[in-house]
Parts: sequence; structure tokens; C-alpha cells
Amino acid sequence: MNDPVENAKRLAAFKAVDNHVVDGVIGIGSGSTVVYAVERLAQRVKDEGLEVICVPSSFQAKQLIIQYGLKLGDLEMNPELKVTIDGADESDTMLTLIKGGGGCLTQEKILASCAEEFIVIADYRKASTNLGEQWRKGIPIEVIPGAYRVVYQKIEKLLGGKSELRMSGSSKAGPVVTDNGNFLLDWNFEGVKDWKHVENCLNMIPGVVENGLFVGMARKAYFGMSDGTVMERNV
Ligand SMILES: O=C(CO)[C@H](O)[C@H](O)COP(=O)(O)O
Repeated sequence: MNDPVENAKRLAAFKAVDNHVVDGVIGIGSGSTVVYAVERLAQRVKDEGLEVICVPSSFQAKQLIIQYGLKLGDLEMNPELKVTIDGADESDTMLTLIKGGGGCLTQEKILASCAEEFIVIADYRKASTNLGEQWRKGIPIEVIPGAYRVVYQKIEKLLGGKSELRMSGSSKAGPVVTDNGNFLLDWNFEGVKDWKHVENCLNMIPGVVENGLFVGMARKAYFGMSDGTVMERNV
């Protein structure tokens, strides 16, 4: 693979699947890095007879599981997950994450919360010291459509910064609609020190479904590097 970023994603994903997946129920995150994790899972099922049931975090993840011929599960049938493997938009050194660049943060957080282990896979661009160094698009927040305006006013009053409603671009007029039928705000924060406080504050605003700050959930991350190695971070 010639593209260093794609190569890095693939290395991280393969290593995480090799090190953390055993027979059982697996949560499947969303995004472009997770595609490689599903590819590796399918290889291991074929080559080693690994027996996994995969619970998707999004429409995209469900399609991937089906496409690779893996067993599809859901949280009603399979509420306890051995491991959830997912990408991230940015991670600090404590594995505090920003997620939701792909708009699937709510189901992703649910799957992370149901797993014995939550493992992050990403390329080297996502590893930072402090949140906001690399990811400039803000913190994704899923909101009930009719409340988007009052929510962003309340966020600005409570926590400062600026929020924007995420728009679809040229593919559809109007805002992005999540898999849950909601809208997304991207909140550009300023001077945050206590991420747990911010995560809780955002979720206390009526109309907020979930936010893309994952604080204290991940214990291990694999970052594929441009030189072909994989950097591991543990907390
Ligand atoms: O949070 C997510 C989707 O909601 C993704 O995990 C995040 O955007 C990373 O995606 P990619 O692997 O494409 O970099």
C-alpha cells in the first residue's frame, strides 16, 4: 500500500484485531480505519475459525459486517461485548477522545460502554498531546432537530466557544441527519481544562442526545505511524 495514511490505519487495525479479539461478541465502530479491522476479522474467521458476533455502531458498520460475511448481532441479543474496536478523530495522551467526525458518536459511545475493553485504532495524525491540536472541526454533538438552536445558544452561554450546525454539502440541501434522525453540532471550544466536566455539562443540556467526548473510556490505543511501525498508548 503506497498511501502512508492508509497504510498506518491498516497496521493499527490489524494489530488491534490480532491482540484483542478472541471468540465472542465484538463491537464494531465506524469510519475508514474500522474497514481494515473488519477485513482482518474476516481473514481470521476464515483462516483460524475465529467465532465472532459483530455488533455495529452505524449503518456503515452494519454494511461492512454483511459485506465481509461476518455474523451480525445487536445489543438486544448481545448486550455484553468482549471488546469494541473503533477509530477516533483525535486522542490526547490520556486517551481522552474526540469522536463523531463520521456522525456515529452516540451508538459508538454505547458500544464502548458495553465492552470489557474499548480499543482505539487510528493513524498518526490523530495522536496529539492536548485535544484540539490536530482536530480543528470541534466536538461533535448529536441533538434533537427542533432543539439545535437553543442547544447551541446554551453551549455558548455555559462553556463559550462557537457551534455550527453540520451541513450536508453538495449531496443534499440542508443539515446532516444522523442514523438516529438527529442533527449534529460541531462545537469549537476554547480553553477547556476539565474534559469530564465538559462532557457532563454538554449532556445535561436538554435536547442533547450525546456528545463526542470520550473521557476515561479507552485504556489502549494503536496508532499506525508513517514509518510502518505502530505506536501503542495505554492508560
Ligand atoms: O467517530 C467516528 C465516526 O463517528 C470515527 O471513528 C472517526 O471519525 C474516525 O474515523 P476515521 O477512521 O475515518 O479516521
